[in-house]
Amino acid sequence: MTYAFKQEDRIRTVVELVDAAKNFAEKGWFPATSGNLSVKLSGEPLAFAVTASGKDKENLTVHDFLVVDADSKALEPTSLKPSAETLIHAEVYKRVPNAGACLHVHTQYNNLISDLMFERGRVRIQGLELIKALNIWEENAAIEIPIVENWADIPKLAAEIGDVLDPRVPAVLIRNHGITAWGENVFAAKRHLEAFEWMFHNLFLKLTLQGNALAAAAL
Ligand SMILES: CSCCC(=O)C(=O)COP(=O)(O)O
Ligand SMILES: [Zn+2]
Repeated sequence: MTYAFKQEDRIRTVVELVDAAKNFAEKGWFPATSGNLSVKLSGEPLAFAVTASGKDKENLTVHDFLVVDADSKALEPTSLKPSAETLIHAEVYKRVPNAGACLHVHTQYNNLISDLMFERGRVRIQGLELIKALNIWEENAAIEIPIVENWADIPKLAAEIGDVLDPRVPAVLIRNHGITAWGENVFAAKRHLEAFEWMFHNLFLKLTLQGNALAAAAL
């Protein structure tokens, strides 16, 4: 198989991921080595650079990435092991041809919302200005972010993510685990991830205030 990508593009885009990771680390979005990041280098056949498993994502360097194929197999000799969740990234690239970067983080708000809304199968968000960060510009737009069970079997988890994802809404929540968000490049994927995290925080505060208001009304 011939994988056609330029080394200069690989270096440039991995540096973009390292910079994004520094920003996320400052926000505390990589607790306990969690999270993984990738950037697509070639679509057909699929090749992408992904973080090695178990690395401290708060201190990533360009040397913590390896290039893999659609089956999570390294395309060059390396001692690095790809992220345990590499197949999820591969599934996103297969299902969403214009996805160029894919980001996964574990945060408090995405975990809390994924569990609170799990029985509904999705999180509905409507009318927030930050929906425009997803390039959705309708008046009073509504989006639904799918939620999947946190299967330990990663091929099963990846397949389910592929089945439920909506290419218009560039993220899926994994229950009590984290979010996987993507975009056409690192810049767009970061913008999307930040918008989702802000919207989950906002929703959590809204639900908390509503709960407090109900409790206060019952006094
Ligand atoms: C310590 S977090 C458990 C694994 C996980 O969910 C994650 O995001 C990090 O896994 P990786 O193999 O990419 O380091
Ligand atoms: Zn994870």
